[in-house]
Amino acid sequence: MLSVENLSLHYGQSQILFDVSLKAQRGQVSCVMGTNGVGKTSLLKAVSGVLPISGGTITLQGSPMQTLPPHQRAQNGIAYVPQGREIFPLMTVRENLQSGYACLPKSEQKVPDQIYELFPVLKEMLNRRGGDLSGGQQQQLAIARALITKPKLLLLDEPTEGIQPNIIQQIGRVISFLRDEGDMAIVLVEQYFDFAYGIADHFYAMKRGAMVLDGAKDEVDRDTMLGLVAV
Ligand SMILES: Nc1ncnc2c1ncn2[C@@H]1O[C@H](COP(=O)(O)OP(=O)(O)OP(=O)(O)O)[C@@H](O)[C@H]1O
Repeated sequence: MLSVENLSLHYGQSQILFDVSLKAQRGQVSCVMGTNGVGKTSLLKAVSGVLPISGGTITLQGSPMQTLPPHQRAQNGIAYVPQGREIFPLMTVRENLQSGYACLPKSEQKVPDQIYELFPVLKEMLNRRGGDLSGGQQQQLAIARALITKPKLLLLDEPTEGIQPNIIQQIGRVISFLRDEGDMAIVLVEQYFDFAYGIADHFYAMKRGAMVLDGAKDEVDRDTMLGLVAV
């Protein structure tokens, strides 16, 4: 599904990503872990097209993505839920959801019932402003908005950050449900170890802008993993 090969990325003169490679398969959660500042967010931004890369390739289902602008990557099936959620605070929940329509042909521009089944709270709050929602509700809205684009690849950047435990559990159930449906590949950047360990099928760990571990869950030793990501 997604194949990232030998990616490098610079902010000005500083190199942030060094030869990073990663694959994500449909029907699996691939988790990228690492301490603060190792480059996890930069990697997701590079895949979604928010940041330009300085070398390497990004392919989705065999098609090169690295030369496409972000909106065309979205139309090709890449959905990105950024760290901090970035919902539109002054727009209603309904309008936030509708902002995902931009990637879809007119005939498909509606909110599928499944969105409200996954996130019932959003149905109750359709006319509320995004900025008036709790952090957990905003996170659910951000994921729902991404799902409206019918992604093949869902990129999630620390969806548990600053969220209360019962909503973390709910988000975990949604991610597992989406994985089990088998239609999309999910890349999860996460620092909450137990959450990530419980949900991931494949692990990657980064250190100083490089990938230092790559293995399926049954190949990776839990303590080795914990050692790489402990702050
Ligand atoms: N706009 C920017 N300009 C310059 N350097 C940046 C910029 N954004 C991030 N960096 C630097 O790039 C490095 C990687 O940052 P990045 O946010 O990708 O890491 P991260 O692993 O996602 O960290 P965190 O877990 O704290 O979100 C850090 O050293 C950071 O200071």
